[in-house]
Amino acid sequence: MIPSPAHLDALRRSGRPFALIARDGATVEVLTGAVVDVALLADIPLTDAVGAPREVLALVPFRQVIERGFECHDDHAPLRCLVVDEHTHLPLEEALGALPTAPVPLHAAGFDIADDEYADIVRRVIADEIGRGEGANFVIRRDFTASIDEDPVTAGLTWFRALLEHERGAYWTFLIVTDGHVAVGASPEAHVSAQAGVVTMNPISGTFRHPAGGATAATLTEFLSSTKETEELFMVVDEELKMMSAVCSDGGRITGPHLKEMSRLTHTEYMLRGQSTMDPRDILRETMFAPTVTGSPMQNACTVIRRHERAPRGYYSGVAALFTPRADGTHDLDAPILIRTAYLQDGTLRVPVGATLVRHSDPDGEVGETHGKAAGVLGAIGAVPRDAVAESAVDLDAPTAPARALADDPAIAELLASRNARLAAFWLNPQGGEAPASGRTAVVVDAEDRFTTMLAHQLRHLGFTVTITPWTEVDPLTLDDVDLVVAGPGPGDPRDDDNARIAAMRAVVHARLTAERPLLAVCLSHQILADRLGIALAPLDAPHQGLQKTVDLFGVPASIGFYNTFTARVPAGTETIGETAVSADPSSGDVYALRGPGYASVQGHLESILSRDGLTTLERLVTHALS
Ligand SMILES: C=C(O[C@@H]1C=C(C(=O)O)C=C[C@H]1O)C(=O)O
Ligand SMILES: NC(=O)CC[C@H](N)C(=O)O
Repeated sequence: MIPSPAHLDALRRSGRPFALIARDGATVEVLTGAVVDVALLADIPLTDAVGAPREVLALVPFRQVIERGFECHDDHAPLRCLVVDEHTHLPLEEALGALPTAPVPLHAAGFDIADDEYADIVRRVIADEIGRGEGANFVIRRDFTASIDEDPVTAGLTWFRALLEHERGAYWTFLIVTDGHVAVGASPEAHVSAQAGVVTMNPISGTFRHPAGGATAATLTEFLSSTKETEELFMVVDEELKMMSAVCSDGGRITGPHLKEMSRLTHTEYMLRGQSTMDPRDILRETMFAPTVTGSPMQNACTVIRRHERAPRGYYSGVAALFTPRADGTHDLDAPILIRTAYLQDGTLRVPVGATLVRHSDPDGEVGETHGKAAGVLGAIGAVPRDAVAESAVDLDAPTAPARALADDPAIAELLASRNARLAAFWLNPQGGEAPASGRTAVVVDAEDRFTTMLAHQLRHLGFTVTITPWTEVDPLTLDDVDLVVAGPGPGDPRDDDNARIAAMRAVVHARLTAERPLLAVCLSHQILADRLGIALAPLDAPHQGLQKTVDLFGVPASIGFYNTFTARVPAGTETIGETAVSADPSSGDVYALRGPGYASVQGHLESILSRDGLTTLERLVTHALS
């Protein structure tokens, strides 16, 4: 059937589930079908009863992280699948003409968590989580809520139209109507896509709130020069590269950075691309969910979210996942993150919004950021005024790209591009090259920081055959035959005697030293090794979570990325302890690396994009441990 504006009206009255998606700038896709709720990602019904592939649009709730064994406030929000029986395209202009415009009145509207309470949460997350080594960045949300009397589908159609008209830069503008539940939003961020075996992720972080009247080159330049905003983006790229390294045989390559210019905000972003033969449902599972909406390390971020958020997330920070059959029977995947989205159920409207909290977050700045992010949706639903001056500067009726892209300004482009000079070439360029350690085996023990996938990728590049083993499954006694054991990084206080994970990592380090077999210990495990060698552990004055630093490692300067709150510390000037060579900061005595018979350790993350000298340093330390 050729859809028409009347088709939209018929859909509204039919009571059938449907979805509208605007993602190509020219059309609105209209999807209809039947809804099935399933338990697991693997249950998403990509084939029919006789095995024929079909198209499915799934709403994946945040609670789905339970599948990965991660924690959450569980609201049992369904993993809801629209099994598509009809998928048509309507020209954008026609859709705009057919969609309702009458404002939908809101009652009792406001944030569930007041501004000062949110600022307090920010302070607590910085002090109690980042300040205690739980991780580098965390996203805590608050919800704008209201009640409405309008028919929910009419409200959804009205807001979808308003978002099409007033928001810009969205990856998907969409409306999904299923059995009494309406989701309508303009998400800037593609979580993950898989097309013909090419996997793409799109970490977006760093948020510039436009001043009244819109962004200018001068104000944008100031934002782009901010260390906090730059590091915030680097940290989420690191976390998404962990995911890419888990699903892609080639680990993933970075391109960018680019600007994402929206109506009221400008974000910064990178694109990550790699090759994968995995089922798209498995890709989705391994990447649940983006650090830009949870934090890093991601597993512990779920625990931190559970500690600081009071209510379940529903679909916020989950994804809308469209699985489209290919001619060969496999499926492509396109999955925007469910942010900048309004949910309507039982007359209650909810617009959740969060901000990435890092070690130098300003609590009031983060409050402002949540308002700025919510404003795109809130402006569309009429809860806050739109910025008329900024809107009039852009021809919003033009179906093509916005007229005024600041990214085209040569000085801005130069400033953005210059960021890559700080990053490791290994993740920016194709990773060809020799494999000096060919034929050897390595086991990387994961202590709940998936930096282990990037370490494994680098070790494979050096010629190792690598297995990653979670701390819960490692039996230190079976490791003797392995050529190299890498004890990995992880959240928490290395001095914590009550933590089963830290106890397990101590056992790995102990077993390897006792057996006199090659060991490389990274970050948390480096601290554990230092402790075992009698070196004191202490918190840093200010956490180094997401910090790039050039340090002297046994006489060679190395630019390395750090994600630590604690440190091993020796009296300044100490160069050896027993048979262990110590590489420490000349003034603070903070230990950057250790080398002894059959072992080496490092406080920084050689696998991080922040480690410009990561791969060469890894090779040096591994060579030492094996010698
Ligand atoms: C968390 C949200 O947005 C994310 C967080 C960003 C940031 O902190 O800079 C930027 C874009 C999104 O990845 C949200 O909109 O709720
Ligand atoms: N990345 C890590 O392994 C960090 C180790 C430890 N949790 C710290 O913050 O110091």
